[in-house]
Amino acid sequence: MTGRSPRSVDDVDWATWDPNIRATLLFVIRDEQVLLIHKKRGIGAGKINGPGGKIDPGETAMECAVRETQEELHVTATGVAEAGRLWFDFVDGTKIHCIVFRADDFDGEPTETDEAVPLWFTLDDVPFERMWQDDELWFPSLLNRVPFELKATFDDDQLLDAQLSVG
Ligand SMILES: COc1nc(N)nc2c1ncn2[C@H]1C[C@H](O)[C@@H](COP(=O)(O)OP(=O)(O)OP(=O)(O)O)O1
Repeated sequence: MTGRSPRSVDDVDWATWDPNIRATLLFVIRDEQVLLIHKKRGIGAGKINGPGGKIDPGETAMECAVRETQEELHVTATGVAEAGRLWFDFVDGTKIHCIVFRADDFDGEPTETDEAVPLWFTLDDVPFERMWQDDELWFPSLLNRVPFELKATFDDDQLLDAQLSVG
């Protein structure tokens, strides 16, 4: 059938897939806890996620992740390293490529801003039921420092299908 919205990951032509949003996420993991945010606005408002956002022109993904964390929480992440990559294909045509970073520490005091409320969770109590549905699939790899790539299809905030590659 022509004109059908993609539903499964295999329905998407990833060879020609071109994201219209390039974004980042950053997770500070320290002392068996992870620093998350309650997102107040933008894509995923109302959910719990890591700080992050869209990459500005001329900016590297890591620079974006650090800047967004400064803007959203008023802290500067340190010991930052890439952890994985996410490809999100939405049925409405939104295509988000997201690079995920892990940080070992930060300078400053996590502070509520117009964009986010800082929240700490222990690693065995991450609130996946309040997060994007893909997160539970790749979070173990993030915690275990195993590189990961995930391709997923979404209808609005409903996960339709996902494929995870690790290692
Ligand atoms: C679809 O599944 C998603 N899962 C996860 N974990 N995170 C996602 C998903 N889709 C988007 N995101 C993240 C990636 C980015 O961190 C944000 C989107 O960026 P945002 O809209 O917050 O960008 P800003 O530059 O901060 O916003 P403005 O354009 O308002 O300045 O969501």
